[in-house]
Amino acid sequence: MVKFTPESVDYSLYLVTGRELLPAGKDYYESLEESLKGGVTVVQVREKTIDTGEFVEIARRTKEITDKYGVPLFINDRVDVCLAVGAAGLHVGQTDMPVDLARSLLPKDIIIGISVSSTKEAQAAVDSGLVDYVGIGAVWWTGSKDLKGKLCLGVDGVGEVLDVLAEGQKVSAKEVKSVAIGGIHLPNLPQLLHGSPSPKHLKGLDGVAVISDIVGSPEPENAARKLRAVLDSYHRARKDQAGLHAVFGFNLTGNSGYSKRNEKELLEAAAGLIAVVRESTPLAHQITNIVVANDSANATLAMGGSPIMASAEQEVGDLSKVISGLLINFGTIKDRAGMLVAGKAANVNKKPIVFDPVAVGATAFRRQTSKGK
Ligand SMILES: Cc1ncc(COP(=O)(O)OP(=O)(O)O)c(N)n1
Ligand SMILES: Cc1ncsc1CCOP(=O)(O)O
Repeated sequence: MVKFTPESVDYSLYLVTGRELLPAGKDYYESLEESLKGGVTVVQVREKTIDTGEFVEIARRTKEITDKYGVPLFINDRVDVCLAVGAAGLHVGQTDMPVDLARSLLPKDIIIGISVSSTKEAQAAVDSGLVDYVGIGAVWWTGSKDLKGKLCLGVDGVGEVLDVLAEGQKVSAKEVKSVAIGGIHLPNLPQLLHGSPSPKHLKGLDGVAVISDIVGSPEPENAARKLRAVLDSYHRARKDQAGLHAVFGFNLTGNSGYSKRNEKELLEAAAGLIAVVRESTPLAHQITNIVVANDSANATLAMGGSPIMASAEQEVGDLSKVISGLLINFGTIKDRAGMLVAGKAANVNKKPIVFDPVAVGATAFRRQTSKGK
């Protein structure tokens, strides 16, 4: 049996169970095993209404399956169930058993996570020195938990919590890991991953926790695989990069920061991402040059995306709220005002931007426009 430590856990795709959300006729254990095949890396058993005996039995059978896949099992709220089944970790909320008490009752190698929904709660978690990871949320509205009127954090709120963790890391030997939770689905995952790195420290999430996106799917393996493709592409870019915000770039030696991938790996990664595009039909806003605009729109459609080629400064700010990402291509700078408004709005709305500064060194006008002036 694998022994998990806070450092060895891969938090990237954290599944929280929710038997009440299974599609009609879908068996819980079957769904769980399929989601593990799709690339889930942590499983938390969350049961809110059943008796202790049934909870223990479900957790025990769940652990048989997670053990088979070398994935750690966490238990929501219940120290007794965690002990009874020999789970790797416990997750508690702000109003559950206090972390110091849970720590005193559990073996010292048990991983403990706590939910945080504000910078204050995150600071308390860091200060306690007892917590291995935090569940940050809810990011967005969710039907899987009663949020009791609490406001959702949004992508910016997640970033502020990540800054608190980064500050804590400077003064403590213990790194508190992080997953975001609440309303996370394939179409909004890139926005969360790329938009949340903290404003001051550029600290990113270690993973995302989901219930309905996987449990509610008739094909949980497929659902998990698609989330995995986006997560892998994001984590790989961050790992390979010196500059954490950039997806494409060069390291200090001027060489590409990417480690080499063989043909098979590249094809698999590309196929995974194309499947994601087909599934999530991203709205790709493009202000591009007149030579390629028509081809780019058709290529976007052929890939399964949805192009919008709007460039009027009067509307691109509004559009920014609903798009999945923005391309600005400088080939023919006809729509300078629209480019500037769209670029700034995409930053405010935390939408990923691809900027193609064609021939930026050729004229003063291009250089100045590239600086947003
Ligand atoms: C990873 C993760 N993050 C947050 C939660 C929410 O936990 P809690 O605040 O205890 O609420 P309930 O799940 O008990 O309703 C979680 N379970 N997992
Ligand atoms: C348990 C929990 N805690 C904060 S939001 C949430 C529910 C997340 O479920 P979903 O992924 O279906 O939005």
